[in-house]
Amino acid sequence: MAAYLNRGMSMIAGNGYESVMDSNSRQLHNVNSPLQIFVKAKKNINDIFGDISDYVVETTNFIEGLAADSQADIVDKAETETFRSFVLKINNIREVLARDHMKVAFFGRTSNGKSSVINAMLRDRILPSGIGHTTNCFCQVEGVDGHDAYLMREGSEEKLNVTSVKQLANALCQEKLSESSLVRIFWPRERCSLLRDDVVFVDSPGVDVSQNLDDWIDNHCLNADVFVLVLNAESTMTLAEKSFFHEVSTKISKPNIFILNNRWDASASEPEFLESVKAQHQERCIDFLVKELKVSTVKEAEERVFFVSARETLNGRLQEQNGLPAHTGALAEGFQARYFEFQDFERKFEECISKSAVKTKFEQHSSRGKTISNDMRLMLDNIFERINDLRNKKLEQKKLLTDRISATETQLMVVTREMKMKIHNMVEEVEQKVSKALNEEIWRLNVLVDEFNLPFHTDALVLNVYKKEMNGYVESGLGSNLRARLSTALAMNIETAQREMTDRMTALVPKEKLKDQTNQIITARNQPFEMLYSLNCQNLCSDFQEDLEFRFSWGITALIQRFNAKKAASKTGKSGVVANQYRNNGNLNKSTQAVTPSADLNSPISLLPQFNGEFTTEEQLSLVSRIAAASIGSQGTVGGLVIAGILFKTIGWRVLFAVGGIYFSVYAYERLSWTNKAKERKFKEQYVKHATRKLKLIVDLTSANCSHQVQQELSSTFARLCRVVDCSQSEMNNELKDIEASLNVLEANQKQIKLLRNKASFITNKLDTFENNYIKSN
Ligand SMILES: Nc1nc2c(ncn2[C@@H]2O[C@H](COP(=O)(O)OP(=O)(O)OP(=O)(O)O)[C@@H](O)[C@H]2O)c(=O)[nH]1
Repeated sequence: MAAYLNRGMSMIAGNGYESVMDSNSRQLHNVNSPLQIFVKAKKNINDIFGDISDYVVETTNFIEGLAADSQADIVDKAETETFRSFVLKINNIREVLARDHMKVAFFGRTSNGKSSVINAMLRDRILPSGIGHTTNCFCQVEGVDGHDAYLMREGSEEKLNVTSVKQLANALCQEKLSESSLVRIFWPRERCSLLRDDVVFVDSPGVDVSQNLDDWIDNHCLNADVFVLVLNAESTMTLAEKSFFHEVSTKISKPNIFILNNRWDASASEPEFLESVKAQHQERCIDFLVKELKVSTVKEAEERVFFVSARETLNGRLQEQNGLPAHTGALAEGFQARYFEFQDFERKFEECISKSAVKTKFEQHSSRGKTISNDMRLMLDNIFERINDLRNKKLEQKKLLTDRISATETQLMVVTREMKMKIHNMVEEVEQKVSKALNEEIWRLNVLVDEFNLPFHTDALVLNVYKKEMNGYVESGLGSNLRARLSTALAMNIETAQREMTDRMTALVPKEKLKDQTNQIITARNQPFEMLYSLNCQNLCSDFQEDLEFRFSWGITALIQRFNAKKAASKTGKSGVVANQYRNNGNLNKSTQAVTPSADLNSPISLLPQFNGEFTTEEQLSLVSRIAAASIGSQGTVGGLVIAGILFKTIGWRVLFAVGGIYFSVYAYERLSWTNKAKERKFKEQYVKHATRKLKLIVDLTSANCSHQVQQELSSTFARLCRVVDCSQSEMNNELKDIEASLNVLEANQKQIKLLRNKASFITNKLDTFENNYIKSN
């Protein structure tokens, strides 16, 4: 108590009026005001929540992007909704933040001077004050940008013009508002530093005139940072005032309550009781705060009880605004002390309300901001882990696929090499088999020709038809014989080779991709493979010329022919060279295209012995031959006589006649045996000889042609299989590209999540710093 009394006196003795003026200056310029703690804290937390808002929107957009990526399936709907709810929550906090201010509510009995205290603090007659029950509803004074003041009634957006305190008072009186209702008075911030610093003042009707104290507390007190109990220093604290604050302290934990013993100027008229009355009020007030309400310690309570005169303070301040000293005019004794005590109250009030509002309002926001930031970081952690799992799976898939592609390439090379070798071997084998079979068939050609039984006649026209039929018969006969000998085994070999080829190649294709393609690959043709033997006897034997003239086998011409036949045999070497040339040409062409033998045999090489000039070499001829030749050359007459004469002389006429008789008999026999049947036999014999010779020429060509067909068949099957493997490889490569693209996206997402997590940590740190600077330091 003594300390309190000394406080006021020492302040007055120390700085006096100068201190008052300094304080005014501080108020006007708002420099170093304790309210700046709230102002700075509000700006700081607003900036932080601006960052949080950007962060939450960025994160939510990112999460929505992830959710939209249907293939990844990383984020579910509920998570997206949660992120969206964060955006709403932050927006709500920002809205509340924008409305956050320091709120002080004034309570007390009617006419204690509540309105006067507010006016004194605001340095203007904003609120109506007067004798009796003036304030009939709650009046909230708050700052507004701009130059114009206005008021708004509760539940209405209509701005009512307020040009003066009198008009305002009149307006309130005329409206006859309910005592719990609120009238908001918007006063230009530029006209009052407290309003500029976001302090909102709430005036109330007298606590003694209302029964709705609970409603008051619920509607107007719960968000108040400071309560000011305005007492009339001329009387003691009433039960109504005490009851109200008892109610307040049950609903609000440790409310900040200041007690102003107003109208202290009235005590100046009785100076002898001044100190004792003041001490009595002081004690009662401290007891009320400490013992009854239990909202502060004694030390704190001593700093919360003041003895002031609102009316004097307001008048003094208005004088100052007019350029006059505050004490101008008729003032009661002790004005300076009361004026200073009012300022002291204001300073302590500002410190209290600033710290309290920062704590009660921003601590909650900061805590919610940190919770949201932490929740988001946890959710991002979960999503990061899910992406990591997915990424590991994709990496595993990539590795398997890469290994598979590489193994397939290696295997394909091996299988291709082996299959080429197999096709080569098979082609050679087929060539040998066909060659062997065809040679055997040619060797047995006479059997085939003998079985041809079309009626034979030497008539040129009939013979021509006979030859054509014979050619056709031989061609189809040889063909069917070859087919019977080779086709079944060949078809089986080819199918086996194709099956093996397919098995080897399809092993390189993943089973799931293979489906039912295997059979389609092999059965590209509807019919099983069948070899075509292009013998074309029609063309091959088109140059066949039969010789059906009767020739006595012991006649001179026949003997000469027999002799020349031997010679012709020695000439086959020459014709063989030609044939070999033909064969070689055929071999050269076989790998590119099947060659039709008839095309090259239209001008067959004549292998028949040449009579003209071949036997004219004299040392090769015997004497008889020379004579016979001479006899042929002279139409047989002279030659015959010469030979007869020589023989007559040499062996005698009897022997000669006997031999002649036998010779003639043989001649007669042969002549008589030269029937149509004999001619047919002779024809067939000549045909077999001719066809054998011609067919032998095309053995290599035909076998090459057949092997080529086999090569074509197997190569095309292999090519089809290669295409299947190629398709599978290209599918696998595409799959690999897809996986790599997914991995890139996942890695980019992880990178972004890391960034967002860091941002969340950064925001949490900012809020921690904010709490350290503004909340924990209080
Ligand atoms: N002498 C003196 N009179 C004062 C002081 N403060 C206020 N008054 C007067 O007391 C009367 C009531 O003041 P108000 O400010 O209207 O009191 P109030 O508590 O707001 O009253 P209601 O609005 O009716 O609840 C007015 O006539 C003021 O001039 C003061 O410090 N000293």
